[in-house]
Amino acid sequence: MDSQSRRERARRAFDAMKPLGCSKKEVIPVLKNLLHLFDNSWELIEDDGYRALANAILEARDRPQDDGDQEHYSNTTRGVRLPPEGEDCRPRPSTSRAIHGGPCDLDSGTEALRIKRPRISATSVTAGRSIDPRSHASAAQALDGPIGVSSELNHPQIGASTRYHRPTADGVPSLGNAAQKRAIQMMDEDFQHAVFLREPKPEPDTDDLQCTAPASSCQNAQPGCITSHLLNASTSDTPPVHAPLQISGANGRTAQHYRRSAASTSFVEPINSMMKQPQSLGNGLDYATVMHNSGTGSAAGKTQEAPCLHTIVASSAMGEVEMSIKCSIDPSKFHMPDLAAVFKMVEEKCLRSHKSLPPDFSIAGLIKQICQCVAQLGSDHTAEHNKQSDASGNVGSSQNKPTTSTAPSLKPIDCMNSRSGKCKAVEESLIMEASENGPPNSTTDQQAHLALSPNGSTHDLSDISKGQERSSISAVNEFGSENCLPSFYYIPRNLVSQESYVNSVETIGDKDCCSDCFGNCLYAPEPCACARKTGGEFAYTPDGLVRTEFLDKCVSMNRFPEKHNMFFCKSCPLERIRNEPSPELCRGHIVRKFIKECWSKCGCNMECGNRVVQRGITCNLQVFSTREGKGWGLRTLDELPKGAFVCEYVGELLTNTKLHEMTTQNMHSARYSVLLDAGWGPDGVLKDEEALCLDATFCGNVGRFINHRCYDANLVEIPVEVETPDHHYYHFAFFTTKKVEAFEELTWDYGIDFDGDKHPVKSFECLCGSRYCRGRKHSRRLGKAASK
Ligand SMILES: C[S@@+](CC[C@H](N)C(=O)[O-])C[C@H]1O[C@@H](n2cnc3c(N)ncnc32)[C@H](O)[C@@H]1O
Repeated sequence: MDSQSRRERARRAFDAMKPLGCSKKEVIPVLKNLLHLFDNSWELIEDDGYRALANAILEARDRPQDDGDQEHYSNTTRGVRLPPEGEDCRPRPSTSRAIHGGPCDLDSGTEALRIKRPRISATSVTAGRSIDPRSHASAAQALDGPIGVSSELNHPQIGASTRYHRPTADGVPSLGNAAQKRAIQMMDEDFQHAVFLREPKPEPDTDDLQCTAPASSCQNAQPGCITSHLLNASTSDTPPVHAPLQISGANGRTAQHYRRSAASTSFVEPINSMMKQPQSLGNGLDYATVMHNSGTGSAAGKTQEAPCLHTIVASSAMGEVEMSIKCSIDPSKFHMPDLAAVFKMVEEKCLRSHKSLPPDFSIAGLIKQICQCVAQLGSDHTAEHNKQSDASGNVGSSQNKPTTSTAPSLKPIDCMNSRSGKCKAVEESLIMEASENGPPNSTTDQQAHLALSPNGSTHDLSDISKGQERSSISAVNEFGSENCLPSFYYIPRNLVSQESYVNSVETIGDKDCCSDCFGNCLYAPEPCACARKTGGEFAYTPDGLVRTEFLDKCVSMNRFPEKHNMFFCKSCPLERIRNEPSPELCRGHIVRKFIKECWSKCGCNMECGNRVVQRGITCNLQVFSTREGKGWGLRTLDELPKGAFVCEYVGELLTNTKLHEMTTQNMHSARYSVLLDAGWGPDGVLKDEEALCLDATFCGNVGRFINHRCYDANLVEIPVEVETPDHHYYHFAFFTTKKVEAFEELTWDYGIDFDGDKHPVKSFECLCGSRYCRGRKHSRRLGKAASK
């Protein structure tokens, strides 16, 4: 061989070692040594992507300075090693894992367990170079030493396929012919299931560290996935890394194999010099993020592959189990966000300030949230959206408003119409199969689909309550006008936080319950104590309907509040929260009629006719996309008589101060909140913690889908006392004001003052269609004013 081709081969060897963090200086002596050992046979060095060379380098790294002692030499279980000078040790067959034979492999199982760090297999440096297992089999056959293949020990850090060899009594593994054959066969199998390990040694001169992952190695690979890495501050060692590789099977097909890690089949590349300095997260975790390009530094077989962003977010104490985030997002539009910010966002999203979790909270959901937050925070696209976000926070589905940058997680995100091909934003990992697949007007075909809302919560469109209500509540995109259900968690009952002051069962005194009752109070000869609050007569009929007289009064109160008792606070909490130097006068609160239901301290049972709201939804309801552009709405699938209970408005119980705070911080639009002021009365000045509201922005039930209708709505809200006689908190229950036909939309009058700007619910252009519409007039007036 001429010197030029020798130089060329040496250069290729250097190149091949570069991605492993091996400098030329380090490679040269080992290469020389190997050439000497292999009688200048370059082929043996180059075989399997320089496997022998890689292992020899690592061996040299691991060997103590006073190396040469036979004991150390025999202790390692991994790779091909350089035997001491003069010792006859022919190159080992290259396999995906160490198959040791002869005097060079005197491994002991116990010593093998001491091995902590994964080792390189030469294939890990091949960068897409294929390895033909057949050549290794034949190489193995050429072995004259016995091949020790005995009990398999999987060290979690090393990977499932690292095999250790139990020596014979004299320390030398030995096998008969059959065992040798089996060993060779296993080597072949190894290539089918090979799992390769990387030595994650940072080396300053390898700053072009690149991802060897083939594009397809990233799940859902897309161009531009990037890899990052988290370090545990407590360990100075880089965590073990996992390498994918391409292997040509005997049939010549190329297969992707990865080291099986405890958590997943994903991989993390050695980060080396591209690793940023670990950043403290302030919680004992440090992390670093690294971008990987595709391909490797190997001269051979360089392929254009997708870079991956891969961040380990948590690991067990020993690092043997890790959880990581892999991002497959176009890097031109994405940067790995600061993990501290991600966690903060997730915490806010899941825990927020109320310290309460929805009943359907799950770790799986939390992890999903983390992924969603990474996508949101890391995406330029989202950032751009956030910047442009509507300060009013109105995210009406018809308006398609993006989230705000201050707390994007705290607002539901609408998606664009995927039918028109616009729906491709980062937050649109959502699937609205109903709108994609279902034919218009189909109600049943669209069911049984899952819709992933932008915050990661999934909606089962055949039952958005996920079985939490007595009857399932389907969602249909009948007119194709909406793409995804707003993101929220379905809760069938209100969430009461510590912050919101609510007296519970202990405060129910004897006078507030009917402990002497039995069975069904409605059939008792005398109305029980619970009926006292409704004038000595139960509000419900034996059929479970609200009595007409009672109902009509409630309707009238809503329609003509000025004709009824109004309460005017001396110091109105709604004005106080605005914190203005001279607060405005109270605008008045309707003194409403309450229904008092029997409850836990009562002697009656659940069949009692005075327990309606607490039994939950009993009619068949459906969420649907409205034709008029009001977004989603709610309708009944059954004909409902007048006075029938439909559902409650369920949400998180918040103080109005909190709601105001969130609204002014643009974390919230107050679009899904109702004021609980029915019990505000003359008992002194109401404290801030007693001025409550129900907020269904993040957690709610079907009630959040009920649209507004001016005056002649078919639902009326009635305050219902169940758990507490304290009327600061009550159930906001909807009853029909008249007979409602099947498939008719259910509406209630929000009581919105379309002319004012002080109503807690943000005004909108009313599309209710009522002949008495207040909002439509309002928009006309606005139009006139604008034209003037
Ligand atoms: C409690 S939500 C009702 C459900 C909502 N349509 C949705 O898609 O989630 C209240 C919001 O619905 C819309 N909305 C309700 N009634 C409306 C009406 N009559 N006209 C126009 N928009 C209406 C407004 O955007 C309002 O802020």
